[in-house]
Amino acid sequence: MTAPAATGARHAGPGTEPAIELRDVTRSFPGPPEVQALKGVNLTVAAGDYLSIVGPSGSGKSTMLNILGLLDRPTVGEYRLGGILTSTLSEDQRAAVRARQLGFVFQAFHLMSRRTVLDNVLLPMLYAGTPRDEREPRAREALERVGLGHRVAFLPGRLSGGERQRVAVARAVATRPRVLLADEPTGNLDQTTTGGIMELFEDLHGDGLTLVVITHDAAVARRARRCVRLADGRAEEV
Ligand SMILES: Nc1ncnc2c1ncn2[C@@H]1O[C@H](COP(=O)(O)OP(=O)(O)OP(=O)(O)O)[C@@H](O)[C@H]1O
Repeated sequence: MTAPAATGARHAGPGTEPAIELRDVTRSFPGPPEVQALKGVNLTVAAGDYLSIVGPSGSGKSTMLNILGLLDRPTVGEYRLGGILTSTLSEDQRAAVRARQLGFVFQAFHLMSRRTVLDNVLLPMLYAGTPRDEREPRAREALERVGLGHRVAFLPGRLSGGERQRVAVARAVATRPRVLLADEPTGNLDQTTTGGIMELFEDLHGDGLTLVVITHDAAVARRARRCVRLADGRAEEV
């Protein structure tokens, strides 16, 4: 078997389960009036693929991300993550799968402001069950990977927006997730810094990591290998 790359990405091989499979997923919010935020969505993301999800406001992007991130459940339909049928899992099991198999990057970075860059990257490894003696080497390696090896002792407030998002990416990949889920990762960044984050995502994709990026930015969406557009809760490959 191929050794995990420096980022901890898993490499897809022949016969590998899809990273993500949604089958006829509907998510309804009871009203009145009832809202069907997702309507019979089917989506397969192969291990190692790079997918963007676009769509106008209210089209269901956040609902989709919440389901993919095991923060919410489909009302109807099935979600398999790495072959695991997630509807059969208890809340504790879902939390464990979330911590071990998913990495999250958000628009607003969500770093702990009173903790160093290194501490920010270390924390999720605690929840992911990373062996204690592996945590710091992996955190430093992930920070090197995003070009911030010289900033480990900084507090996030002393970093630029682009650097903060790089810390968030390092935090997300240090646990060696199966899938990186990013929600408007460049929404708070200027064009140049956005380009840097996009290059980083492409590098991670090159290492074999599966990426799903939700974005309003058509230029960001085009950088992915595949793009799905949500419109009124329905998904269409574009
Ligand atoms: N908890 C909820 N209760 C009721 N309706 C909801 C809830 N969450 C989302 N919706 C509705 O579901 C639809 C899809 O919302 P969602 O937040 O997924 O859209 P979005 O594409 O992420 O929008 P935006 O780009 O503005 O964030 C909207 O009509 C929204 O009002």
